[in-house]
Amino acid sequence: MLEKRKLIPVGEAVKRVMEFAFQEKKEIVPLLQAHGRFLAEDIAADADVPAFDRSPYDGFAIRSIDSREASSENPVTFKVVGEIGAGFVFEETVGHLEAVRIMTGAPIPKGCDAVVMLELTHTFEENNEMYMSIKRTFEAGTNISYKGEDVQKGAILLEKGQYINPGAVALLATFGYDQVPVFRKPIIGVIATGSELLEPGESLQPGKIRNSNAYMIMAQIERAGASVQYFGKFSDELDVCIDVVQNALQEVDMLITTGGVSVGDYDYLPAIYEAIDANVLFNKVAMRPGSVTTVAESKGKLLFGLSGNPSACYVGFELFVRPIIRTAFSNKQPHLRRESAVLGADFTKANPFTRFVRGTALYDNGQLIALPSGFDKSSAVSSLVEANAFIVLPGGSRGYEKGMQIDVLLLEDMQGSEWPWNNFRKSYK
Ligand SMILES: Nc1nc2c(c(=O)[nH]1)N[C@H]1C(S)=C(S)[C@@H](COP(=O)(O)OP(=O)(O)OC[C@H]3O[C@@H](n4cnc5c(N)ncnc54)[C@H](O)[C@@H]3O)O[C@H]1N2
Ligand code: MOO
Ligand SMILES: [Mg+2]
Repeated sequence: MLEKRKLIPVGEAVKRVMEFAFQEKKEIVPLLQAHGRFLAEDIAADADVPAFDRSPYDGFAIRSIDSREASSENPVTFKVVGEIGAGFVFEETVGHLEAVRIMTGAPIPKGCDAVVMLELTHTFEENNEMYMSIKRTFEAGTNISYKGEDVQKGAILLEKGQYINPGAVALLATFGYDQVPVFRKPIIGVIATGSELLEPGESLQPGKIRNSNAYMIMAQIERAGASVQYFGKFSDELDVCIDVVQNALQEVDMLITTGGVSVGDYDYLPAIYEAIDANVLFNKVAMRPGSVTTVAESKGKLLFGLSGNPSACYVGFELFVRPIIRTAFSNKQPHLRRESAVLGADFTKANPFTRFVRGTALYDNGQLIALPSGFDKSSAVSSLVEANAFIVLPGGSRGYEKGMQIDVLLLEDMQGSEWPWNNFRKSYK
């Protein structure tokens, strides 16, 4: 018997999934492994940076008052009383008409309040003593990098839930975090279903195709920041699939299946959900591709039934799975980043469903342009390569024309959106 499905809008579907959002536990990783993870604690500065006044240039540290009379007609000469490289401290106090040769990064000697760049000085030796002369005055504070000018003690440097990029790694190192508190990565199980599937290493046979979805999803899981557990591909045999899904669920935090969610004779996911007594959150979404995307919940764990069609599978992951992963990291903007762009091609045929066209968003003369990235069918694989955005075309009775202002969701951005699902720009034509 054909199962009745209730169609719901995409935003509503995402909302239903997000009700099962959870936060991961914390774990400590070495700094070298922190890049790409999400911080599990706020990090505050326990000291000023720099921790001491220092020189931003190679040159001479002086007392600015001694330069007051200097001019090109009247050069002022200083006795060079020492030399100091980065990492060392000049212990004495510098006196009247004395200078210290100083290198970039070295602490300003006591008594000095300005640094003269080497290029602005004339140096010479007399009676085994070093001298330096200048032809202009220098204000107090010239070329001093002050203690705390970069970061002040007590400031919040990084927030819980923040993505650790190379800059964050630098800050963590600066403040002595050789071990970093990050959120544990949720483990996401992947199962591919379909009697037609061969693994990538196998030769093609009549009627068969290679399983691309499982590998694509595993890459998407890693891009989103989670860990993968691959259970393999399974033929469309109901009993086997029930066992596989049930056993896999024990081992993971969430489970993704691909294929078998539509109304075909061998589309067993609805029967599997029933057999394991899972609660189906939705099984029809007003979106293209991916209208058959089904999400269910069993004992608090989510089961994402993504479509077998590669583009639909890809879109389903980014809309529904990615934000759950990012929320597990306490990230405040877990959804895809939304931006407005100019549509770079015509979509004259109206569609009642909201379309997520795989596209390339790029700047052209300061304007974000969104171009479809190729063959635009649910079954397409080739157009996913160039896709860095979904072009969002809300459903309705009108098509879209090149030049219209539309919204895009960015796929390779780390900033994200808090909730992108309100008021997408519709066609006005
Ligand atoms: N009568 C109807 N037929 C279909 C409907 C419908 O509403 N009524 N929906 C269509 C839509 S929309 C989609 S999308 C697909 C969804 O299909 P399933 O999720 O059930 O997936 P399968 O039937 O297993 O496979 C669909 C397609 O994808 C290929 N596939 C499957 N797994 C993989 C994989 N791991 N790697 C690469 N390609 C895969 C498979 O060979 C099929 O070609 O249903 C429409 N039909
Ligand atoms: O779920 Mo299908 O991808 O809408 O084409
Ligand atoms: Mg099917």
